[in-house]
Amino acid sequence: MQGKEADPKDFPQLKNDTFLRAARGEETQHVPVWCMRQAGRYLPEFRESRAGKDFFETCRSPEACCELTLQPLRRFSFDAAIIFSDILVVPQAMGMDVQMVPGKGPTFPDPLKDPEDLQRLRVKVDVNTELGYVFRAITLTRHKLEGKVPLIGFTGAPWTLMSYMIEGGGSNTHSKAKRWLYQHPEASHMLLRMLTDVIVEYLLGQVAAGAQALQVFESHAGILGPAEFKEFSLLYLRDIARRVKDKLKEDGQDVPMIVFAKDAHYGVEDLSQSHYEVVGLDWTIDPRSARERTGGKVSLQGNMDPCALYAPKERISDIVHKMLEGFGTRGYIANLGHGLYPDMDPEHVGAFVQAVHKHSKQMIEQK
Ligand SMILES: Cc1c2[nH]c(c1CCC(=O)O)Cc1[nH]c(c(CCC(=O)O)c1C)Cc1[nH]c(c(CCC(=O)O)c1C)Cc1[nH]c(c(C)c1CCC(=O)O)C2
Repeated sequence: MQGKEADPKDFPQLKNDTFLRAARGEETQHVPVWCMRQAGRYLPEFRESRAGKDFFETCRSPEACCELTLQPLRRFSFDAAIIFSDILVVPQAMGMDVQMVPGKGPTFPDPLKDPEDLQRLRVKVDVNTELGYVFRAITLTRHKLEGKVPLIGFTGAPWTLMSYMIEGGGSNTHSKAKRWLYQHPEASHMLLRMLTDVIVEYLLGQVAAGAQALQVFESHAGILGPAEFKEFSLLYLRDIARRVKDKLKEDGQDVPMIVFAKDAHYGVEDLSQSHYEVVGLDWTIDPRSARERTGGKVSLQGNMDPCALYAPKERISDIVHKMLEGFGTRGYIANLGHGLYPDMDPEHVGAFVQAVHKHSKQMIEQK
């Protein structure tokens, strides 16, 4: 891509750094807030933009990704934007076919069945060639954001991606993927290492393109027990943060990283000592106990039950107030405990954002 929009340098100056400050545990005037899946089907304008278009085709268009990323910010005063993309672009970059089937979700027509199938994957993935479209979307969006709020880049974590590549799509038991862990531990580690290598390069490419923070989604953490989590997830989450941080440091850069390991209660202490500045939490963890267990070592993000958005607006405001009291206003980024659902009322999302800003401002002023 040519021209100014594609130039990663010369980005507009950031006007609202509340999210970045909170990620680093610094003081802020209000608690920052954003929502996972804030660019999504609950917005009529999102449904209109996406109508009749293939999901991954949309992901490959920098202009479409930019527009979808900006849509929620036109409605709500979110303190961060997250680039519209998907975690499954990484398996695609490694040579796998993935389709988004309406009504069914992501589908791999030819998933990995046996360790021999690892030979089907690209040995060396050139992220600039395979995922350059994501980098171009990030650069374009960073310009079009005009410094309003920081832009978050993201990736799926190795175990979550491995489980999709073996299951071939969504699953309740994830038994095909877990079978690998017990029957083929060595091949599992080989695949997790291959994914880790691509993910590290992918995250560094996103930063070079203009991402100002990075979130790693371990959405399938909760189907592992504590021992399997340590061996097949945590090890790689740590390796990713360490390698990305080391490289960024060499270049004099410092980009906050968030780890979101859904349903991994038992992993919260370990996750707080894994080189990430922020630990994202799902709604099944009590805010106060999460603070105690992470001992002020990291900032926390989350964790309102997304379904609380079905409550009347006044009730949402009360729930937000309690959540803020539980986490405290320092080193805290408000969010939901998982993504927004398509049937959620945008007005209630707005009420959530407003409640976070209003209550947290009052709490900080009263300190
Ligand atoms: C597991 C996972 C996926 N994708 C993602 C995860 C990790 C987060 C999580 O745990 O939910 C990550 C993701 N996917 C999407 C984003 C965009 C940024 C944002 O958060 O706003 C992000 C961060 C867009 C999307 N990715 C998808 C949508 C909805 C489909 C569409 O727009 O047509 C969006 C907005 C599709 C998708 N992609 C995936 C699923 C399970 C689905 C839903 C399928 C369905 O419900 O039909 C895989």
